[in-house]
Amino acid sequence: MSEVLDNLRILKPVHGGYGLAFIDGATVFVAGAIAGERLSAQVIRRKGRVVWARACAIDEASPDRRDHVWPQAERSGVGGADLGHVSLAGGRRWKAAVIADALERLGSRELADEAGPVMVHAAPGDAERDGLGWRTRVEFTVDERGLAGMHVPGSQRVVALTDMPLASPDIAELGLLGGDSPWRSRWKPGQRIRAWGGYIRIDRTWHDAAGEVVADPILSVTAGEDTYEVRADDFWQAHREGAGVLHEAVARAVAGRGDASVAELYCGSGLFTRVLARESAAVFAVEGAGGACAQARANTADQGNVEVRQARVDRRFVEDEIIARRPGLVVMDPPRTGAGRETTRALARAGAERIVLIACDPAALARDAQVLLEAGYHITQLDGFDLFPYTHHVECVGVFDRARSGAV
Ligand SMILES: C[S@@+](CC[C@H](N)C(=O)[O-])C[C@H]1O[C@@H](n2cnc3c(N)ncnc32)[C@H](O)[C@@H]1O
Repeated sequence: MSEVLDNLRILKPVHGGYGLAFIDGATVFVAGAIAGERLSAQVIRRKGRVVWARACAIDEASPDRRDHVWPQAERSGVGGADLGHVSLAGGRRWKAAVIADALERLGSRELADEAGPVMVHAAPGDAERDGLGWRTRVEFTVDERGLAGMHVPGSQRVVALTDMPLASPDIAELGLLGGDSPWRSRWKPGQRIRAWGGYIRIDRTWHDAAGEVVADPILSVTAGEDTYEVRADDFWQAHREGAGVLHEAVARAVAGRGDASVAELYCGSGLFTRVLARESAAVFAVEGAGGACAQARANTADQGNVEVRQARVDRRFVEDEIIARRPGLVVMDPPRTGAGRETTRALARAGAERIVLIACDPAALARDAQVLLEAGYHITQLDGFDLFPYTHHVECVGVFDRARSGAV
């Protein structure tokens, strides 16, 4: 029987989907908890004075608590819905608190004050669907019996799934889960499976829904008034409304500016590039992945004022290629780790009036935003978007200006 900690009081939510508690000089990160609750938790792991535990009996429940949206995940501990026990509105409050906490702890008091209270907005349609059926791409691992499942975080254990309520209906229709799955004869234990847009990738090979091999599937997706062709292997927002929500947020942040020169870093397949090309005279868009670069070029081919460059964005690249262009506006959507101190500092030296930073990790947001603050930028607007309901993940869009100005 593993150790149980009783009478824990959860002080606040922390990054990664845990509630924070202290007991007997130890810091405890509790999964399945909500701020304000008093509960008992089973110890999962200890490292010095830090303990990871899972709530097992709730003595005083938060009003934000709900029946878990995915009972199999709650029972087995598989990842993918670590806030499945929190109401949708409670989840957005949770994420707003985590963003504010990151801004202060990893940035500064000044940064948190400039940002003010952060709102996390729901994606269209989530309230009607109770926050389910949003995930358009899902990854599974095949267990030793040949069943599609997911890992328990921090372990090698794969739990075969019977359902995945966060997945969009087209994924459920592929019939990947359970012992009757027609796909079982096609994959082997240990293989990674990815599903997106009616295609299934087994290890590196894509198949259509009928099981035929497809070399390099390209999907047609829309966001706002724009349509994009995206390779199944490249980045695209996972939430069914995610690309549309961010397309609109970026359009709002750049509306009416009419910049002569715009730099877009980490442009992917060109989701924001089309918006920027409509609003400005010339866009220099940069992306590291060759396939996404080709799609960004194809997706903006009708616009005529876009140059897409395949390059790795780092301090050197910014110094060599961005600063001399003197962009009036920079838009950047780096990977989860953020642009990083060196790159962001160099970027600030390009002197853009406005920088729009899209970030999918509050810690990376706080680090990059602090660099911008130190370089003389101010936060004009910062919004969170709940593009990952029932998980701890959240997307943020920050608008930073050299001169102080009103909200966009
Ligand atoms: C979060 S995605 C954003 C893509 C696009 N804005 C979108 O929303 O579809 C980040 C992109 O940055 C690219 N990337 C990651 N690290 C990079 C680097 N150091 N230099 C250039 N591109 C990079 C990835 O290939 C990916 O396409």
